[in-house]
Amino acid sequence: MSASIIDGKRIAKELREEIAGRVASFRGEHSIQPKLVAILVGEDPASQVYIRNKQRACEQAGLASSLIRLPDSVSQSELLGQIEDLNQAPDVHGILVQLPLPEGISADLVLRAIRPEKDVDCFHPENVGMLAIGTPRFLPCTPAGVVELLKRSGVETRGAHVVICGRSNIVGKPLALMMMQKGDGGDATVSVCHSRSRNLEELTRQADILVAAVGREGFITGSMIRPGATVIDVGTNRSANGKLVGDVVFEEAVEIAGAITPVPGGVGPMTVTLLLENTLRGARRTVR
Ligand SMILES: Nc1nc2c(c(=O)[nH]1)N[C@@H](CN(C=O)c1ccc(C(=O)N[C@@H](CCC(=O)O)C(=O)O)cc1)CN2
Ligand SMILES: [Mg+2]
Repeated sequence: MSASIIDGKRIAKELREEIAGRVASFRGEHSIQPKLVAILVGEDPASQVYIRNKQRACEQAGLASSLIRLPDSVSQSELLGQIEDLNQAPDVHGILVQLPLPEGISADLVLRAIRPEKDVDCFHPENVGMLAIGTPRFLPCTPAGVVELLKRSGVETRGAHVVICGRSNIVGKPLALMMMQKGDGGDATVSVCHSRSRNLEELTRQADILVAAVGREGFITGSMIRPGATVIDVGTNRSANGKLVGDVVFEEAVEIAGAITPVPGGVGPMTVTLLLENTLRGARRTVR
C-alpha cells in the first residue's frame, strides 16, 4: 500500500490566493498596504533562498516587502538599532530576522528586540506566552503551516495522538502548544520526543500523527511508523549529493503511512504562506 501524498505546494498556493483576496479587501477598505521587512545577516545560501521565497510570495499576495542585508561583520548593537528603527516605523507591520544568525550575535536578544506587535515569526517571549495561554497574537509560521496542512487534508486532530520528534523553539515546542490547545486543529494528545527520549520507536509507533522536526536526514525509518499513520516531515536537510531531504526515509515511510508530506513541497511552502497571513494580521492591528 502506498500513502497518499499531502501536496504542500498545492495547498500553499490555494491559501496564498485566499490571503491575496483578503489583502486586496484590506487595502481597498483602509488604503494601507501591509508591509513586511526582513533582515538577513550574512550570506548563508539556504537563508538567501528562503528570503527570496518570502519576498516573492509577498509580491504575489499584494503585500509590500523590503530586505535589509547586513554583512556577517555587523555588530549586535548596529543590528539592534536597525530593529528599533523598524519598530518605530508606522508603515512597517511585520519584522523578521532570518535565522540562523552568525556567531557572536545573540538570537535571543535580537528576537526580544522586535516589537511584539510586529513579530510576525511569533518568536518573542511575550508572543510565545500568549500562544501558551491560548490567546495568540500571531501563530508561529511553521507550526501553523503544519496545522493548516492537516486541516486541509482532512486529517482529524481531535483526540488523536500526535508524536512530535524535536523540541526546538521554532517548531517542536510551539507546535505542541498549538495541537494540545482546545478547538479546531487542536484537541490532540501530544507527546514530544527528543534526543534523550528512551524507547523512541515504541513512542513513535503510538502516533496517529507523527511529526519529524529533528533536522537529521534519515532519522525516521519505516519501522518507527504505525501502519496508516499521517507523517509530517518538517526537516530540511541538505544531502551529500546536494539534494534537499527531510528527516523521514521517504521511500520506506510511503509504504507504511496513510498520508505523508514530501520534502521539498510539503511543509516548507506553508511556512512562507503563514508569514503572509501574519503580516496582514499585523496591519489589521493598526486599524482597530
Ligand atoms: N526568521 C525565521 N528564520 C527561520 C525560519 C522561520 O520561520 N523564521 N524557519 C527556517 C527556514 N525557513 C524560513 O525561514 C524556511 C525553510 C524552508 C522553506 C521552503 O519553502 N522549503 C522548500 C524548499 C526550498 C528549497 O528548495 O530550498 C520546501 O520544503 O519545499 C521555507 C522557509 C529557519 N529559519
Ligand atoms: Mg517541505
